[in-house]
Order: sequence, then C-alpha cells, then structure tokens
Amino acid sequence: MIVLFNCTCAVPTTMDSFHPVPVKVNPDLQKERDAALFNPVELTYLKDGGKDKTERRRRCELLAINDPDLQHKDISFMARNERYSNAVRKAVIIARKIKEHRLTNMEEKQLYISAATQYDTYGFGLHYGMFLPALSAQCDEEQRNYWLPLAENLKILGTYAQTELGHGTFIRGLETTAIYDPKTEEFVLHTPTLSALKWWPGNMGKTATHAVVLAQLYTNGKSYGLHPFIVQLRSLENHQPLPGITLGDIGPKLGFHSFDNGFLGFDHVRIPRRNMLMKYSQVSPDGFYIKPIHAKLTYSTMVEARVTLVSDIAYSLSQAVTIAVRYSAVRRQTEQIKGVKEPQILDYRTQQLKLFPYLAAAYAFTFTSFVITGRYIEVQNEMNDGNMESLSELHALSAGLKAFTSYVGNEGIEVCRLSCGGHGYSQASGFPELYTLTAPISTFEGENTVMLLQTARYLMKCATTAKRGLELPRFVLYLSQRQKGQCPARNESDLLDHGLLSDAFEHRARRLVIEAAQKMQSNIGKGNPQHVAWNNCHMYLLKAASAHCHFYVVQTFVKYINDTEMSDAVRDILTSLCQFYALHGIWQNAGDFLQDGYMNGNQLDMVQSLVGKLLDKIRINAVALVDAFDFRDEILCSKLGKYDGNVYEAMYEWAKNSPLNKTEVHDSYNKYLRPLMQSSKAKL
Ligand SMILES: CCCCCCCCCCCCCCCCC/C=C/C(=O)SCCNC(=O)CCNC(=O)[C@H](O)C(C)(C)COP(=O)(O)OP(=O)(O)OC[C@H]1O[C@@H](n2cnc3c(N)ncnc32)[C@H](O)[C@@H]1OP(=O)(O)O
Ligand SMILES: Cc1cc2nc3c(=O)[nH]c(=O)nc-3n(C[C@H](O)[C@H](O)[C@H](O)COP(=O)(O)OP(=O)(O)OC[C@H]3O[C@@H](n4cnc5c(N)ncnc54)[C@H](O)[C@@H]3O)c2cc1C
Repeated sequence: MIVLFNCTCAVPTTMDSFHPVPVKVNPDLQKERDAALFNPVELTYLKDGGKDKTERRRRCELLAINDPDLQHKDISFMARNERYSNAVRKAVIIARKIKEHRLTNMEEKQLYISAATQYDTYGFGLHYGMFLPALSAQCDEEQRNYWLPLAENLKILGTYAQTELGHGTFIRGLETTAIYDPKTEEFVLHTPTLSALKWWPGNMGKTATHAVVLAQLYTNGKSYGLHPFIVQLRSLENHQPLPGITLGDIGPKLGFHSFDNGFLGFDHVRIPRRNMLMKYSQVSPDGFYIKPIHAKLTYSTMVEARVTLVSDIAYSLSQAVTIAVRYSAVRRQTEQIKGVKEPQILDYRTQQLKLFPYLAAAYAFTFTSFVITGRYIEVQNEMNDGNMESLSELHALSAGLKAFTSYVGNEGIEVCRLSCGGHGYSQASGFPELYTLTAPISTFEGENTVMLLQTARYLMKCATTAKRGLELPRFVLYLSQRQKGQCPARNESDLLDHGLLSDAFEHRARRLVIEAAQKMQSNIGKGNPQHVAWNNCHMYLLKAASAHCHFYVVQTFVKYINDTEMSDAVRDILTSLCQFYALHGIWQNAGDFLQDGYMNGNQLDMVQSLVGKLLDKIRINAVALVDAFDFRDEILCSKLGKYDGNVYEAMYEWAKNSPLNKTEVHDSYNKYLRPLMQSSKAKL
C-alpha cells in the first residue's frame, strides 16, 4: 500500500519506539500515551516472544517498507486488472528480495511478505500457503526430492484445487475422477459434469502452472476415495493451458480483488502414475492400492491452514481495534456542557462497550494462537514418528477455534468500522480491505458451522468416553469431571478471580456438551436414524462446540498470565483485560449461566457492574494497549489509525489522490450533464 504521506514527516526510528517520530502528535493521542499505566513496549516484547524477536520483526518489516521497488499508488485507486498485475509484480520482487536479504528462516520470510503486501493479498499466497504445504505433507521421499526444489525455487507455481462448483464442504462428494490405467501407468483426470469443475482455488485463474488436485481415485475398477495428485496446468514455455485443460478466472468477488480465484476442467488428461502424492497411500504399477494408516491424512493440509488462520484472525482483529481506538481518542463529538470542548468519543461508555470486548479478544486470540500452534507442532512431530493418535484431537481443536475466532473476528472488524462513524466507510479507514480480506475466513478452509459441527462430533464421542470412565485427552479432560454445584461468588471481588471465571466457562461447556449428548441419545432413542438425530440436535451441538472453544480461549488467557514472566504493570493490565474478556462473555451469554442455576440474578448483577467498572481500567490504557500491537502506519494502511493521530490532514491528502480528482471537470460533464442542462427540451 501507499507510503507517501507517512514518510514525509518522519525522522529515523529509535530502538524502543518503532514509529518514526512525527513532527506533531495529535495532543489527544499524546495525552492518552502519557496517562497509560504501563509501558507498551514491554507488552510488545511479550507478544513477540522477547525483545530480540521484536527487533528482528521490525528489521524485516523495515526492509520491505523502505524498499522503493515495492512502492505503488494506493490499491484503493486501482481497478481489478491493475491490482492483479501489481500483486504479481510484487510477488516476483518479494521472491527476489527474500534471497537478496538472505531471509532464510520461515518466520522472517512471513514477516517480510506481510509487510510488503500489507492489506493486499500475496500474489503467490496459494503457492506458499497450500501448494507447498500439501507437497511437503503428501509427497514420499522421492517425490519430495523432485517437486520441492522446483516449487521452492519458483520454477513452477502452484495452487490447491479441491473445491468444485457443486461441492466444497462435502469433499467425499467431489466428482473429479482419477482413473488408473495400468497399460500406460497413468492416471486419467476427468471432469464428468459441470458441477465437477474445480471452482475457487486461489492463484489458479491466471497464475499457477501446477496444482495439487483432489480427485476420486479408481483403480482396478474400484473407488478408493479422495486422493491428491500433482497436475501441470499450463505450459512452462508460454503459459497456455495444456491440452485437455480448461482454465479461467471466476470473476470479481466481495474482496480479494488482486487474487485470481479460478475454475478448472479436465478432459481425460493423462498424468504419470507417480504424480499421485504417495506418502500415505500408493498405487503400484499394476494398479494395486495400498491404503493410508489413517483415513483422513489426505485432509492434513486443511488442518495446518486452520491452525494458521487463528493467528491471522488475531492479527486482523488487532489491526481493527488499533484503528478504532486511536481514532476514538482523537475524534470529538457532541458538546455536553455549553462552551466546553466536545468529548473524545472514546469517553462514551457505548463506544467502550463496542471496542473493549474486541480489544480483549484480540489479546485472547493472540495467546490462543501461540498454544494451538505449539500443539500443532507437537502433533506433527508425533505423526512424523508414525503416531496418529492425536490427529482427531487436533482436527477438532483447529476446526472449532478457526470457526470461533473468525466469527468473533469478523464481527469485531465490522463493529470497529461502525464505531468510526462515516469515516469508517471510507477506504481511507482501511476497514473495507481489512473486512473483505478477513470475511471469507468464516467460509474457506471449512465453513464455520460445518467446522463447529466437526468439533461437536468429537465432543460427543468424548462425552461417551467420559461416561464410561475412560481416559480423555488433556484439552477435554474437564468432561470427565463432575459438575460443580453453584458458582461460589459472594461478592464482586470473588468474581474477579481468574480461577473462578475459568471454572464458570468450564461448567458451561461441560453442561452444554452433556446436554447435547443427552439430546442426541434421546433422539436416537425415539427411533431416529443417526443423521436425523444429528440434524434435530444441531442447535445443541453448535452451542456445545462454541462453549467448548470459548472455555478454551478463557482458560488459555488465564494460563498465559499465570505462567508468563512480566512486570507488575503489564500483569495488572492483562489481568484486567482477561477479567473483562471473561465477565463480558458471561454477561453476553447470561442465559447459559442462569439456565441451570449455576449463577443467580445477584451474581449476574455483579458481573454487569464489574463489566462497567473494568471499562475505566481499560479506558486509561486503551491507546497503550493498541500501541503495543506495534503496527507501523505503512502496515496499518489507515488514515484513521495513524500513530500520530493527524487524521483529518491525512484524509484530505488521501482524497486529493482520488482518480476522479485528476481533472477539475470530468468527461461525463461534456458527455451527459452539459447536454442535459443546456438543452431547452431536455427529456429525462
Ligand atoms: C517464502 C516463503 C514464505 C511463506 C509465506 C507464506 C505466506 C502464506 C500466505 C497465505 C495467503 C493465503 C491466502 C488465502 C488462502 C485461502 C485459501 C483457501 C483454501 C481452501 O479453502 S481449500 C478447501 C478447504 N475445504 C474445506 O475445508 C472443506 C471442508 N470439509 C471437510 O473438511 C470435510 O469434508 C468434513 C470434515 C466437513 C467432513 O468430512 P468427511 O465427510 O470425510 O468426514 P465425516 O464427517 O464423515 O467424518 C469422518 C471422520 O473423519 C474425521 N475428520 C474429518 N476431517 C478430519 C481431519 N482433517 N483430520 C482428522 N480427522 C478428520 C471426523 O472427525 C470423523 O471422525 P470420526 O472419528 O468418525 O468421528
Ligand atoms: C475467498 C475464497 C478462497 C477460496 N480458496 C480456495 C482454494 O484455494 N482452494 C479450494 O479448493 N477452495 C477454495 N475455496 C472454497 C472454500 O473452501 C469453500 O467455499 C468452503 O469450504 C465452503 O464450502 P461450500 O462453498 O461448499 O459451502 P456450502 O457447504 O455449500 O455451505 C453453504 C451453507 O450450507 C451449510 N452446510 C453445508 N453442509 C452442512 C452440514 N453438513 N451441516 C450443516 N450445514 C451445512 C453451511 O453451514 C452454509 O451455511 C475458497 C473460497 C473462498 C470464498
């Protein structure tokens, strides 16, 4: 995104403050920073995993931000074709620069890419985000040695082609076929119907030369279900689609305008036998099929992607609250006392009630993303040793958390936009790009309702296991514990206890999981087949899965504060934020806590009163809390969320760049308006 305005008034950064020292900071924002009760830099270090890591991140970001080759006009002022072309141009430069800057570590590469692309999508997003992970996870040794160097060195560009026009969720129902022909030792890929066209894969419309294609495998006349194949789509000489392959862009979408999501059809396309990715299942030259050690290993690329999306949501939500909180500190509205300055909108309780729950959620999700990423790595290591025991647990956890956090994240970004009034609707705010980039996370990598139902399916099994007194994995161990009678809180100070708050969410999750399991049992008891009972119980199952994820996030937030070393000042504010996250969650879901008498009306009154009191504690630190996310202006890409708070100047400068302002009088005046207004017999 554009960097013109932000750089003009900058002097070099200091070590502790990453932000260029502006000529003048809006006094309202300065006042907020002066009043904060903790040093935001400390929290930045904590969030990044230490001062060294923060400095390394800042260095990577600066490499991209200061690079003249990566500059361009604001994408808001570009048409789709130009955006696509610009994204490809940048992707190519990024690849070259990563080498030049010798960024070898994956985290550094990601930081660099995210600073270089900012609010736009990355032109090789699917190549790095899914194609390479799919190859890494699904190729056998020999295939890895062949394909990975080609993909890593960008000799081929890939995508992940799973979804079809007729099926996205129900992947067992995908129609593309890969029929093995032992005579030639080839698979024949075919699209038998219109609904079998691959539809949606990113970077497929115009960019990719290859795809990992998910297709139904047939050999010796028998169907063996979905398997991954690597297929060349376009010529490496002239980029033309290869014979038998139909390719194109699916057209404009709500967002992702720089992305060429595509369609793909096969007309009996032959590929060598060894283009089936054979780490887990194989077809021998004579067509003999060897099945995988776990039936769902083909789905592993999606599990990895879902884990990553939890961090992405935390990042986007952090950006949204940074914009909205800073803007709310400098925006003044509605005189309260005649002649006295209008208050900062951040002082309105309603504004705080809009923003602070999402500020707290942004931190909660950041800490949750650390834990789930750690768990992913553990399970991955176990799987590399041939132990698949924890795959189901990881699937349930990642599917549920991806859905839970993206629901809240999308809602939060929209609430932040609304909280900025009219200016939130301008592209200058950054919200339209941020919202449309984040919105599809609720859909892709597994539609959210469907993902929560997958978590519920796992929880139902765990409830049965618990009932039988058998052992459960750690993250669902609470299901085997007895329900505690009533919430023991007698006064407000009891309700601030992290243990008590976590217990309340645990109680709610256990009750709702058990309730859903009972409803299922009674539905089946009435003679309903499993799938009918399941459908009848959707409302209980969804609630149970959501409550489980909510508990997981609260518990993770509490544990993070308990287990992490930090200064008293930072601990104090994170403690308030965590209390607020939990209490606000109880208040918003009061019915769940009252329904079985776990809490009573008096306790709920206290919860509500505490939510109000904690608003003050957060209010004084709100700007410092968003400063601690440490987004440079060039990354935030928002005129409302600028670090210096000089919002109106920035908006005016930005608007002047609108292509409509290129000429004083637009062409349409001479074409349409002038004839209309100057004709004596104008007909409308
Ligand atoms: C220089 C280098 C730098 C690197 C930088 C990197 C930069 C990266 C930038 C990235 C930018 C990316 C941009 C945007 C990307 C967007 C891309 C989007 C991609 C996609 O959307 S891909 C398509 C995703 N599709 C889906 O997710 C489909 C969802 N559907 C399903 O997953 C399944 O069909 C299902 C789970 C809903 C149902 O499956 P199925 O019918 O087979 O299963 P059942 O319901 O019958 O259950 C059977 C049992 O299987 C278990 N199960 C299901 N899934 C899994 C799994 N994944 N793992 C383990 N187990 C699984 C069920 O739980 C059942 O178990 P049970 O024991 O029988 O109960
Ligand atoms: C921006 C974007 C990028 C994408 N990129 C890729 C890509 O790179 N590669 C790729 O292969 N795909 C990609 N996809 C496709 C994406 O993965 C699918 O759209 C997604 O998995 C949802 O599937 P669907 O479209 O079939 O939704 P549907 O399943 O048709 O969902 C429609 C509705 O039906 C409901 N529903 C469906 N099944 C059930 C059920 N069993 N129980 C209850 N309710 C149900 C859902 O909850 C939803 O409300 C992308 C999609 C988007 C939007």
